[in-house]
Amino acid sequence: MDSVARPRTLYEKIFDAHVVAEREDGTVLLYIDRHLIHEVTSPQAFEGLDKKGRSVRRPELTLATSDHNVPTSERPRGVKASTYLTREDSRIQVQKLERNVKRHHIPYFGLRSKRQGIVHVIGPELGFTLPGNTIVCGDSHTSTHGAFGALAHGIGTSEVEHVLATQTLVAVKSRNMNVVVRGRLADGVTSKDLMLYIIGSIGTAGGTGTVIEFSGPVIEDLTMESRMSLCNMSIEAGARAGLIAPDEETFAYVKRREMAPRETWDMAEAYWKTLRTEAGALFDKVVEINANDVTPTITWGTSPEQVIPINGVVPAPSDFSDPVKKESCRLALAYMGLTPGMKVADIAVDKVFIGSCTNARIEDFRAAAQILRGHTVAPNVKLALAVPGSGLVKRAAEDEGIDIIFKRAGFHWREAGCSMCVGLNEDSLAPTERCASTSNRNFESRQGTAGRTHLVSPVVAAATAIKGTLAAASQITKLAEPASRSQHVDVDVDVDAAYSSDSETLSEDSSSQSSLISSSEYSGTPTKVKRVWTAVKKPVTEHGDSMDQAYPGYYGQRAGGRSSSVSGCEHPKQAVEQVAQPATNNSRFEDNINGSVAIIKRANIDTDAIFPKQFCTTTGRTGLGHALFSNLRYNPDGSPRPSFFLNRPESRNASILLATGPNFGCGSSREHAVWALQDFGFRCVIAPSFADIFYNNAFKNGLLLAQVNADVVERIVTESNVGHSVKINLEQQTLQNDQNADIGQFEIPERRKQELLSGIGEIEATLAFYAQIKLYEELRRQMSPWYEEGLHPQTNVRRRQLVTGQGNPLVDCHKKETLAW
Ligand SMILES: CC(C)[C@H](C(=O)O)[C@@H](O)C(=O)O
Ligand code: SF4
Repeated sequence: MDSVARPRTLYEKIFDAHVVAEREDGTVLLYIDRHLIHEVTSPQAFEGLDKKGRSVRRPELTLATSDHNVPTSERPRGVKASTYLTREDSRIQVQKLERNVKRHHIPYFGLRSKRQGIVHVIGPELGFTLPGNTIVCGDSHTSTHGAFGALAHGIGTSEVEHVLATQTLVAVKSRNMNVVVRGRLADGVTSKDLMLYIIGSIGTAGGTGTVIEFSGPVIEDLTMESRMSLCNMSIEAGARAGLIAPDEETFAYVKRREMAPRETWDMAEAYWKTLRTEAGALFDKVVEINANDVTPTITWGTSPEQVIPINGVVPAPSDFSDPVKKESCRLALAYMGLTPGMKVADIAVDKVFIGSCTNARIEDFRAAAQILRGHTVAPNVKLALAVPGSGLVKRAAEDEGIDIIFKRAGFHWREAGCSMCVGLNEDSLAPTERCASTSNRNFESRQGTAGRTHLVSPVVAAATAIKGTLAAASQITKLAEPASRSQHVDVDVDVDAAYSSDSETLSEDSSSQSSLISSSEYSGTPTKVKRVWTAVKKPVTEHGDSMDQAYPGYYGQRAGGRSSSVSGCEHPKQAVEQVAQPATNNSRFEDNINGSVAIIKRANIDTDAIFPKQFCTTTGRTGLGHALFSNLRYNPDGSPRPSFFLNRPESRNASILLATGPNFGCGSSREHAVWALQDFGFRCVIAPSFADIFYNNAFKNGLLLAQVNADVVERIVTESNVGHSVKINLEQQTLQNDQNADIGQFEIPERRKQELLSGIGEIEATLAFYAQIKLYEELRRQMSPWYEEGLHPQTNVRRRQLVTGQGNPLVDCHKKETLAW
């Protein structure tokens, strides 16, 4: 087969090794090794399972934690969600998760667990994340785990349900992108600065439809934690996943982790060493970055691509030639309360936040502590908040005395959680408050309604807290000697201690690869990125679906009784008879659409804008139309803003939404955005391009996304202006006005079209592959036993007896840590 014979990229290798069933059209059933869940995106998935009377197929392959909603205030011993979470909707969401994991026997690190924390911090630190894994989570920053050479990406709630029920996902191969970083990062320039610089260079849609492999000498030199910060923000570059080939650094990090394989370690490591892009493998897109050009970098606007060096000045709309970027600049300046030409160094902040799945690991706190030591937070900074990414990070920092440095400086030192990254708990910005934040999203109202966010590295956050204005570490006099590496206590737990008792003993590890930040001068201005474009292998849509072939539909063929095969080059190939059962046809899209168009003239419309975060605490999926664009649609007093497009009379009965700018639906994976659009009455969204996860979520719910070029956008605007409605013919992929005059064509992958037209229930269809999934699991257990060594009940029993005489932390977490529900 072609995909086996030619040299392959790292992404292709991992993808191929997880194919349970493959169709000629390229759609596959992909096996999922690891599934992470949290309270926000799982309730509707469990409800879906319950409605159908389904169980969780492999509970031990899922790991749950509560992170988004949880308060970060002190947690008393024996803390209970019922009293600790004072906000009712947040409490209900966490309690639902607690009930669901208990009913389905899913390992859960809840409020009482020392291992509780942000889902993307705890997965790697526990060794749940392994190289070569496929990892998914109902959360867009699942890309973080790609730092280990795992294929990790965010999914929507419908897919969470699919994974719970089947341990697989329906997938098509994405395109391959390579970001090669050469040169050298200057002292004080972190992987966060590098990633902001990359996003500024390629744009927030630069990676759409691709999986980015980061490579080159600079990447190889990064510690695992820095690699995680980098891969974390792949989603902000538009890519669903980021990847770094595993190496000695990776193995050293993984080996010490609680759930990492032990008995099968050597086999595992030998296999992981093969996980590299082969010489001659083709990338669809290659971008070269010179690390020498990267200085401490911050965002000035409301999109992660609106970046500027810390020693720069705020841009003006006239600095951009692209009209979309010009307009985005105008809107962002108004929102951020900035004027063109203003020096970054003159921008005063009200709050500083060091936390989030991007930068709340031990190295981040060490780096910030190096700057903070001996200093105090500037008087104009109303709140400086330090929120460790996990209980283990917090504990390790406290053992090193880092908390003391933070507290002495005037920071609040908190319990683990997402906190002010998204402000779903009590930690948020008041309207117009400005924050230097180590998080990953500077969208409007992300950290609090009308709050203003500047994304920064932990080093810049610390320097800013001291100065009171956005500042580089070089502007702060360093008052203390850096701590020596041997002083550092790593976050990994001594396995014997962890298994044998409730002891919280942390093991010392002198090989810890912490990066100590020096306060030397940073300078330099980013120059243009050199782009090298290689041949595109085959025409694909932005979302990786093949556009060039008749695409009869994966399940359409399957229901017709055609056989398929188990494939994946690291696994024995074996033809397997299809278990042919008719899929339930719960048709979702019977007619073509004929309706009026509501028009929003913006680019990069993120799902935080479509469905603001404060509504994410819902556990339902219906009746959400009221939340649609609510931050833009209503004034703070609840009255409608007449100028907002949804409040105009012509939008009232619109069933079609046109976004004139590209990258609609970027950001968070919240499927709520789709549910809200549908509840409002939209049946189709038309835009020049869509973000990947949103694209998937929409089709799972029967919302048509029509991709059109700029001319068609123009024509729809003209037709709407003269009062015409638009007719959409899905079969023909055409748009007409109500006089039957052609407006143009739209793009949709054949597979998506068939999905809409047939309305086949995906989980039913996948469950018909039961035998193949089972066979795949058996083969995998034989060929790659390390993936389940720390998880498989039998191995756990053995390890329990051999090592400690106690239970597996995952199995026991219900007993030890969350029993008091
Ligand atoms: C709640 C969740 C769906 C969301 C995500 O997908 O990213 C959140 O983590 C965020 O950062 O906005
Ligand atoms: S981006 Fe923020 S809200 Fe989302 S998972 Fe990370 S820390 Fe949590």
